[in-house]
Amino acid sequence: MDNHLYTVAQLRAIETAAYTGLPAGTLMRRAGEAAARYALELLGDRRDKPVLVLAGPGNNGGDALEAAARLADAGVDATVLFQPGQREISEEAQSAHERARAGTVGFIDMLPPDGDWGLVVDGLFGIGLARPIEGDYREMVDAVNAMRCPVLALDVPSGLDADTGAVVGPGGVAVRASHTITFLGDKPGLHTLDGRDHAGQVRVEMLGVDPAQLPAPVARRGGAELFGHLLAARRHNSHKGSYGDVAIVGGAHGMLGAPLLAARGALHAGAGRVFVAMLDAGPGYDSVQPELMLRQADGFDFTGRTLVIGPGMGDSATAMRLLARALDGDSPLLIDADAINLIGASPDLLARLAGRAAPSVLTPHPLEGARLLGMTTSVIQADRLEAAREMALRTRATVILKGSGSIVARPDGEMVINPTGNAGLATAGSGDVLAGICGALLAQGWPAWEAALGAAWIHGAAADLLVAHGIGPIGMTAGELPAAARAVLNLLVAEVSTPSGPPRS
Ligand SMILES: NC(=O)C1=CN([C@@H]2O[C@H](COP(=O)(O)OP(=O)(O)OC[C@H]3O[C@@H](n4cnc5c(N)ncnc54)[C@H](O)[C@@H]3O)[C@@H](O)[C@H]2O)[C@@H](O)CC1
Ligand SMILES: [K+]
Repeated sequence: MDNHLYTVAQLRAIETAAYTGLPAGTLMRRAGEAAARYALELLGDRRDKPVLVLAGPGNNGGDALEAAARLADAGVDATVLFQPGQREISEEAQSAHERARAGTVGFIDMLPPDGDWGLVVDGLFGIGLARPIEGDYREMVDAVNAMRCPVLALDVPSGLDADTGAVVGPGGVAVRASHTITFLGDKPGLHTLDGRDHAGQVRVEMLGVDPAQLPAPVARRGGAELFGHLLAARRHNSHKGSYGDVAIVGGAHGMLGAPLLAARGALHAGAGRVFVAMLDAGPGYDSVQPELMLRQADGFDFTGRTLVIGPGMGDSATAMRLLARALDGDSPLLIDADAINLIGASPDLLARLAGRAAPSVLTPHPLEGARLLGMTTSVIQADRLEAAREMALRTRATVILKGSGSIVARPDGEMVINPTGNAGLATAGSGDVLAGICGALLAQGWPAWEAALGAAWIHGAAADLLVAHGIGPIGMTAGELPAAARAVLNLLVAEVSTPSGPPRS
């Protein structure tokens, strides 16, 4: 499946299985051919421009040498900077080296200061990277990152951990590619944490391996097809009661904006009625969104309502009491922000959450996730997939671990990396809007898993839509997201409602 993501350990097993029965060097040859094809595609009508190929000490370097030979065969002026290191290179890489030397490929020992390249091919390190990039290799990476031309990374941008998306450190560097062609299977590290910034656009090349032979993936890449079966056109004969009630519970003194943003998110994602149950006395109504019904949290009846609890809620005794009541009830629950912190600090609340039968979704950012697991943020970020899986396991809830490439995880270990969104979401209040959108989908009867997948995807796509219209990423505000999310949702519904078929990812 093209949305499957594999760990390095799995890829090594796939590679070993794939090699059985194939003449030596076949996979490297196929990788080099595919890379050269992609390079030619990226060059387009600039094929007269020289291409710089960086080849490192392992088989990633072998792929690069193969690609260089193919590019030269196609008439491209290909120049290789080959840095083999101390160890002997593999036989396959050696053959690729000989092939490149036999043709018209040019070889250089150091980068010229004034190179005017049409494309750089990064074949320094792939999944065999074992430590931070230093010395000459580091200089090469720094030089490539200072160039303005497109950069095609082979398998993985050199310096990036293919499992986690972290730049391998301490003090490491990684190539910032505009495009990555990745072999045998896609990798989670290309899609989360630093991965999106370094990998650019990712193409998967199976090298002739039958997808049916592949193992179960560690995670999948998100797409609208994962929740598309729940998108439905609205019936004419329906009313506000048909689309559920959402109540946002939060808004302690001085923090009233957060629940209002969540409420606007819920309203624009189609909830029938949206209440804001404030801990603070607060305003009587929201003048920007007078459709919202503002109430006092104390004494507010949770029955029959989907609850979004936590935005701006604080950590008072009242907040704790409301959270305990929500956890003990049977309303679908979206737990965000301060409510996550309270659960992280209380084994009793955690036990209540884990014991719930009704749908529960948690939306921690890395710091809230760290509090929940009793770890530091850097430990969470060092392996976001593992952290999200652990949170889902401990809470028995569906978890959206936010950040670049949000991870959606559920207690049985199923995980999806959300592909939408951009840096514009790194702004105060965007998480509140996500919570509101997810609450609205729960209120419309979506199961927790699909509601989480849908909310993460729609929220990110809303930000992408805003950027496409010049609104962000710089200066995008959370208050602009709800209307954009509404547009995305209606587009998705229109796509499934037309005869042309299911939504595209
Ligand atoms: N074996 C196969 O079946 C295939 C492998 N392929 C390519 O081979 C790559 C994996 O090859 P390798 O396992 O040789 O790994 P790499 O090519 O990623 O590099 C490993 C080599 O680099 C050295 N090294 C690791 N970190 C270093 C650092 N920071 N500084 C200096 N040297 C360092 C290691 O000692 C080793 O010699 C894949 O990413 C892919 O590009 C493809 O050709 C497809 C098929
Ligand atoms: K690489």
